[in-house]
Amino acid sequence: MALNGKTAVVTGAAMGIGKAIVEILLQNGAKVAILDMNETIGHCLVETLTKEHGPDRAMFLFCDVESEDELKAAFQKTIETFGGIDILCNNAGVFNEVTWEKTITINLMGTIKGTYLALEHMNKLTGGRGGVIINVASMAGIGPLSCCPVYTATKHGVIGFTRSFAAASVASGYGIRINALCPGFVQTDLFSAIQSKLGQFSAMAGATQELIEKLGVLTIQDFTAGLTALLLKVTCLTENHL
Ligand SMILES: NC(=O)C1=CN([C@@H]2O[C@H](COP(=O)(O)OP(=O)(O)OC[C@H]3O[C@@H](n4cnc5c(N)ncnc54)[C@H](O)[C@@H]3O)[C@@H](O)[C@H]2O)C=CC1
Ligand SMILES: CCCCCC(=O)/C=C/C=C\C/C=C\C/C=C\CCCC(=O)O
Repeated sequence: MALNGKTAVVTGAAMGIGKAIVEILLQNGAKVAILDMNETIGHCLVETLTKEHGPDRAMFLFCDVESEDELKAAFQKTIETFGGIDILCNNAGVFNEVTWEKTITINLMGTIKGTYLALEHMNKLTGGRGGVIINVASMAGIGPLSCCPVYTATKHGVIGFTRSFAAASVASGYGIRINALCPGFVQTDLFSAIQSKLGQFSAMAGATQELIEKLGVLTIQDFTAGLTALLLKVTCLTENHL
């Protein structure tokens, strides 16, 4: 299988898009560390995945991406258990225009913290073996959304950070491939709660609903089907292409 022998870390991976990414990675041979704050769902997911894929393929690690110490500890545990980290997916994210500072800390700063920790481990210039980073942004990182200026800013930030880090990686020779993923609407818990988290922009609820109807909403199954080939293309490149 394409990802045999590779180890992946996925943040915010107990459910939704993160869980879908975990399943694709496992189906293609990788070992996966599932980082999330929801311990109950995380442990339950590992139990199910172990039945499907066999023992020692997936482990749950409690980690709030707002905490650099928890991220560091989770990376360290993954390295001790699986022997290294080849793939990092910074997926953890929230949609909340009320507690907007937290939206920035999780969506943007969590992605930056994860990327910098992966750099410490993967950087070929400092003895690492290279690797792949995938940052989950959004279509909201490409254009303006009147209902959620802060969420939109975080996703623009993730794209800008990813593009700049990619340029730094190429220029310096880190041996790290980094990409941003920009999904449209996907039927997850985050999607279901959008209208209740608009805060001072709740007057935009109607326009938001119109946009959702115009663009449509992918089921998680359709999203997974569409993502599989793309994810393999990004994660399977040989080191010559990095
Ligand atoms: N669902 C959608 O329509 C879209 C979602 N996205 C992005 O995809 C990513 C995943 O979103 P969904 O799966 O929809 O969300 P979700 O709410 O269904 O799942 C998010 C997961 O992240 C975890 N999480 C939240 N805060 C965390 C933190 N501080 N540290 C660690 N884990 C944390 C949650 O416990 C949960 O398991 C987010 O970055 C989101 O912005 C992008 C485009 C569209
Ligand atoms: C409304 C809250 C969204 C939360 C979940 C999420 O991230 C979903 C985003 C889906 C779509 C965003 C839609 C439009 C963004 C604006 C412009 C995109 C322009 C694309 C282009 O090709 O020009």
